[in-house]
Amino acid sequence: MCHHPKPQRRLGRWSSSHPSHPNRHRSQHKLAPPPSCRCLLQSWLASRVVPRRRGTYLMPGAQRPINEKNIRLALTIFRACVFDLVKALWGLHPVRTSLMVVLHIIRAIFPAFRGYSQAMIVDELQTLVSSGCFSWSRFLRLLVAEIFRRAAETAIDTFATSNESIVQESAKFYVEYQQIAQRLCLDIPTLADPVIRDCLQESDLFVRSFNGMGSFGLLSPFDFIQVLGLISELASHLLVLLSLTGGSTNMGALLLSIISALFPLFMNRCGSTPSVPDSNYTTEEARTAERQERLRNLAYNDSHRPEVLLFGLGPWILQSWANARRTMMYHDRTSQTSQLTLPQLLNQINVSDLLFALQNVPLLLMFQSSSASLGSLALYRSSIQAVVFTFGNLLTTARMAFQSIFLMGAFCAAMNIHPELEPADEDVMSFPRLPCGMKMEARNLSYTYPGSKEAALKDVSFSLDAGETLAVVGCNGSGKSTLAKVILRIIDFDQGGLTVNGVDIRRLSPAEYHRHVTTVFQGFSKYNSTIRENVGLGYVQKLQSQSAVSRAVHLGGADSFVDILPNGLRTKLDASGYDTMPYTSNCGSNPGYGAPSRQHHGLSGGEWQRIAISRAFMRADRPEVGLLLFDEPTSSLDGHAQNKIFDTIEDISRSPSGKRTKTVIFITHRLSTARRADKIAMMEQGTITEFGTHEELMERGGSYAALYKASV
Ligand SMILES: Nc1ncnc2c1ncn2[C@@H]1O[C@H](COP(=O)(O)OP(=O)(O)OP(=O)(O)O)[C@@H](O)[C@H]1O
Repeated sequence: MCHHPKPQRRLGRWSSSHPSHPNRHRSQHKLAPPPSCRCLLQSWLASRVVPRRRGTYLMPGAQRPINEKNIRLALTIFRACVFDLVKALWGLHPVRTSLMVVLHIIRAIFPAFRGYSQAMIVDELQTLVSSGCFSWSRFLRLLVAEIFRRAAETAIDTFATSNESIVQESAKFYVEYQQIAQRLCLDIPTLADPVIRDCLQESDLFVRSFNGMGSFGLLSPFDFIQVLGLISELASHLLVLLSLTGGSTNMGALLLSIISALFPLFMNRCGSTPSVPDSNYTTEEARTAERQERLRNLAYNDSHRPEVLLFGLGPWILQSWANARRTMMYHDRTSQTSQLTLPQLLNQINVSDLLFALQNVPLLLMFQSSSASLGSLALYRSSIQAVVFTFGNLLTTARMAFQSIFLMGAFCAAMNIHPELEPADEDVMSFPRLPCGMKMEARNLSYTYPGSKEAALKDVSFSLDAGETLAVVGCNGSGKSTLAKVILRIIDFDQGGLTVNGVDIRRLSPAEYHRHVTTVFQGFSKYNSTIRENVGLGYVQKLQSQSAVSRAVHLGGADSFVDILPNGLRTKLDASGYDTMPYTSNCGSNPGYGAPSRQHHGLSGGEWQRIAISRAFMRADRPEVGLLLFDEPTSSLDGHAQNKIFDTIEDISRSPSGKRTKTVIFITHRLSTARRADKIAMMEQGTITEFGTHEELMERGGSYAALYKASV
């Protein structure tokens, strides 16, 4: 089980607003969710509620107990989405899928046929041994029929398997595609919601279940066909048994026999504890299980290796993992032995064995009849065993199918999550581009991170004309990066307003707005990829253009080290920063060949920063880009390199005639750089306390002046 600190149900635009975010109600009126979606989401969430524990939910992927409440919820989910999903998947290959179902049912009755045909051969052999009236022609006919039956079975199996893999692969592609497409749409505030995270996690489990039966022990929608197949198999074995024991006189004995054969199965089912103990975990135990996993990851994950070695964390990790593991082992053991139920007791004293004799009653009756033969006796025994085995499989499969309805519900609910920052269709406005950069006006912006008590932004107000340069300065934790994220529409704000080129930023589609900005984040991304890709991703349309990437690399000052690398832009970078392999190894005289997967190169902090700046420069001079925002872009660069970068930014933000065409905002701790800006915003404790030119702020003699004097 997991504990959500505040169960929030704002799945995108569907739900009620977060209590600590008064402005979030703004999206409520926009689009009423289809009732089936709302009902689907509520049912999925309700299936995870742990009874009598407010705010506690089952861990994502945990088994839902089969009880009346969950059966009702499963039915609701089934009605809301399963039919549509199966229809969509069926539509990918209607003929092949129909064929798959038919073949599945046909293949399910093969074992019964097999048993019957083999019994007939045994009977013929028995006739050969016991009496003289043996017919070679009949025996050969049976043998040839058996060979044909087997050949046909193999041919059908081969065709069915290849047909099934085509259907499954397309279905897997379909759901994976949907899932990735949806995932890429979701913004950070949406993904911060714990309910959405759990929903996506269960949805992911569902998608992975398409890897086949062996993957996670889950069922994909097509595997519901398994249930049909097992029912047919069971029916075929029962028919064989009926035909063997024949006549209503033996019916009672047959029923008795089947019940006694199935009795151990029932005992096992009733007496056993669930195979997945997650659903029994208390919050504390769930935390311990999570801690155990985290420590295990710490031991295995190479990216932590340097610190693990340096700080000598090995023994601590091992000890802590062992403690967590022991706690979990103790829990698993006690949960298995704590309650000895009657079925468990009966199971343990093996009552079922005592009933074994009952299975043979029809055999005795058959012996008395003239129809008894060696083949029919062997067929009887194998059919009884097949009934038990198939029935057991059917129970397991039905249980898995029951669980998979909830995962399917999570998938369908996840596909309907609306990104929180995306405006409603009727509110959305197109971005009004200005030729001289981006005009911006913030009024009383406030923002508190989810789960935080203290606001990161409080009443932030400023205005910036198109083409102006703004430096944001202030101490650590004063809210500079948070303000940058709000301006970049990575996160929303709770109160206040922000207009861009005169339009409320909330009415702009984030994807559309992002086409008009470029940035270097404080914690920029480092990709385990080539330099070309690391830079080119700044403007994917030009990723393949050698000249565009080279130009950006030059503007970012990264050419100084890229040019001397043996593979230049094709050099594969190692983002972890320590696992560097020398270029000379495996390459010989031709660095283009050898073992490419081991050719990766580490970079210094400053070099990585130049790569990130180059990435931002990939699109910085595009005419549609009106805002360049840099969050401490040169923190790892030396003074000379830093000045060069700011000169480049200055050049890019002007047209050839010298007219400003871009607005520039940069966050910096170097006040000597800040003074280059047209305006400076001094941030303290989440708010802008001073705003003006360097000269104005120095004259004022406030916090900025004090900081400036201290820094120079
Ligand atoms: N993801 C987050 N969740 C909760 N609180 C956060 C998060 N990110 C930042 N904060 C908090 O918000 C406040 C402002 O952080 P922010 O990163 O904006 O500061 P900053 O001025 O950029 O600092 P620095 O100069 O160190 O980069 C800090 O108190 C910080 O602890």
